[in-house]
Amino acid sequence: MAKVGVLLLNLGGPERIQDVGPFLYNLFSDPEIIRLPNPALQKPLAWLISSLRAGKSQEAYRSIGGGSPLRRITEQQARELQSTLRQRGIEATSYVAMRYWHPFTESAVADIKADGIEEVVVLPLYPHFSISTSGSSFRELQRLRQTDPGFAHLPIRCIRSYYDDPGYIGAMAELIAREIQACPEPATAHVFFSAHGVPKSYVEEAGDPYQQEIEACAQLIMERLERDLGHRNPFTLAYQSRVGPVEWLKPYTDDALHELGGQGVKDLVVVPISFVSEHIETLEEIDIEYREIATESGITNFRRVPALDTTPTFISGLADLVQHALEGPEVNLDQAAALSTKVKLYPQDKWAWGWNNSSEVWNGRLAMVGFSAFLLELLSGRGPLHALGLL
Ligand SMILES: C=CC1=C(C)c2cc3[nH]c(cc4nc(cc5[nH]c(cc1n2)c(C)c5CCC(=O)O)C(CCC(=O)O)=C4C)c(C)c3C=C
Ligand SMILES: [Fe+2]
Repeated sequence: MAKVGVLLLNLGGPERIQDVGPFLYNLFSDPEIIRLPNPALQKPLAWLISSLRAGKSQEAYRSIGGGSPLRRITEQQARELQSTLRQRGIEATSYVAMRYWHPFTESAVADIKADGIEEVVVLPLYPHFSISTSGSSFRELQRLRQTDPGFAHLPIRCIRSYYDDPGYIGAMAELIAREIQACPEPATAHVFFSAHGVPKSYVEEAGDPYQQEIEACAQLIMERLERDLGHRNPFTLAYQSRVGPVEWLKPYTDDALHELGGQGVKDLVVVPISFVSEHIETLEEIDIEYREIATESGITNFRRVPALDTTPTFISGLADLVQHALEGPEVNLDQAAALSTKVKLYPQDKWAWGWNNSSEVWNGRLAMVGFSAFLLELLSGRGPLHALGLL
């Protein structure tokens, strides 16, 4: 049997406070995270946004112990998946490829080559596909395959998403049921799915299937809760973690919490639906910020469902996915990253009068030119604003 490598993809997180700035810079340098019409502006803008955000982010990481637990948990998931596969007679080795922090994708690929792996299964630790997460990691791997013949020749089987996989759905339902049962009145507890958001334009203009996969997933989990565990509870789906001034998927988690509190909901079972590991968005944003908002809104019992981490049914579900991928055809990175309804990736170029998409595009472009000139002047110390004594 060929030597199999299972490459687990995740986002990565800063392990120490001093890593926060460079981690944010890597994240905002990614065109799949901020989509600009002009690639030359990507790095200056990444530098500016990461510098502006670093203080707030550092404070959040400090409140959860000074760094992200994502690497530790992902490596533990990788070890447990490897041993489950070996118990099933599949001689696989697992590798972790983070997109924006250590261990970076390049180093995972270097390890795969050094170990003489003969075929690769790519498994994102994101059950739902988004351009900004799995899509970005698939593209990074594609870049590495294009420049490295030693990696390019390996047969590859990519798992695009598994939001509807029975193993994953069952593991989620199991954890949610435990929290429902711990409520004083389990039958009326409100199940609250909080998914990481993405800008609305990703879905409506670029054709990101993320929202559709999240909605279908929440529905499947509720059906499983009823069918196998006898829980028929009301539920809400909302989106958290928005960044920047543009509109993100709605309803926003904070607004939805206010609304449920106003409706008199007392018992809330909060499900971090797009995350399979504990990290800053579960430990800080949900456990601290949203708990506070919920309490202020009158919700008296706020129970957060733990992330899947190394829950045995989840790991065994991942092993099933790998096993099925190995039995099936090769699925390359382009196929895995393809968007079925690509509407519009970059804004239109044609000028049109009036308050329309074209004028917004051109306003944005002019603002970018102005911003770049300002940045250049700030860095060089020379220019019209200095001449006028304004800088
Ligand atoms: C399903 C998961 C995720 C989606 C979708 C996603 C999109 C997305 N994220 C940002 C901006 C930030 N994300 C940050 C951290 C972070 N995000 C995810 C997951 C998804 N992101 C993870 C797993 C992490 C790592 C958390 C950790 O423990 O370190 C951050 C940094 C933290 C902060 O400052 O808030 C930012 C910023 C955008 C813009 C985006 C979609 C376009
Ligand atoms: Fe994020």
